[in-house]
Amino acid sequence: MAFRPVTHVLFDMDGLILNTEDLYTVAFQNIVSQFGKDYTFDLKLKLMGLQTQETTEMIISALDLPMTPEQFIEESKKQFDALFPDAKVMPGAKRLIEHFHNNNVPIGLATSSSKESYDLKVNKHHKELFSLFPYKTFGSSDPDVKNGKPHPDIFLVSANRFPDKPKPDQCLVFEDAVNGVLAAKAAGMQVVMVPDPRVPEHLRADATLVIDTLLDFKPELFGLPPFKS
Ligand SMILES: O=c1[nH]cc([C@@H]2O[C@H](COP(=O)(O)O)[C@@H](O)[C@H]2O)c(=O)[nH]1
Ligand SMILES: [Mg+2]
Repeated sequence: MAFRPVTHVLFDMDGLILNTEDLYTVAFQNIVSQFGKDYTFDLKLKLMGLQTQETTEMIISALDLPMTPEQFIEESKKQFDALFPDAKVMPGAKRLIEHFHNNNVPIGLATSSSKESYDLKVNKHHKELFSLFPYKTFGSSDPDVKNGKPHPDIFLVSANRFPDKPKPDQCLVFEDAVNGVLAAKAAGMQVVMVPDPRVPEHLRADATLVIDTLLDFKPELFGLPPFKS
């Protein structure tokens, strides 16, 4: 497969830069365990990358939980408050973000999380790393993002926040989620997928490139400055 050179890079956050996908699994399992239910990976696959309201409604209906969306969100908040501040950086994320920053490659954050959720995940331990993103889009709380992933809105809005407004084919997206890969593709962008190892092969097919961790990424494949060592 031929890769096309790009000039701008957009990063997803949850499960890509931070290990918060593992923390969502713990949080939601803790809630549904009260009712003897399982937050299966199959269900999680469908929700990853969607906006908060959508994920809430899908979990309640898929697991037939005796809770209102408001109750589920309230319980989630308690779980998130306990878990998210200790989120860890995924392998290779810091190295790659710093590499782009040091080589003047414009980077943006395109997360489906709300600003509130971002603050909980980032402010305690990762402020410095995320300060390297001058442009950030929070899909669950940004009025410009009408439809969540797998719709293309978040990536188109994010690309437009760069002052020189790159075209979609000048942008490269990094994503862990199937819905995120579909969103990037729908936006007309190339997308590097760094999936959870449990994501089945057929759901990786839309990615331009699939790698195990960000440590494996070679920027020169997309016309970006290579690592020196
Ligand atoms: O197990 C889950 N993972 C992820 C999500 C959703 O996915 C978003 C993370 O998306 P992204 O990777 O685009 O930041 C979260 O804000 C949340 O709404 C979820 O509900 N449940
Ligand atoms: Mg993600």
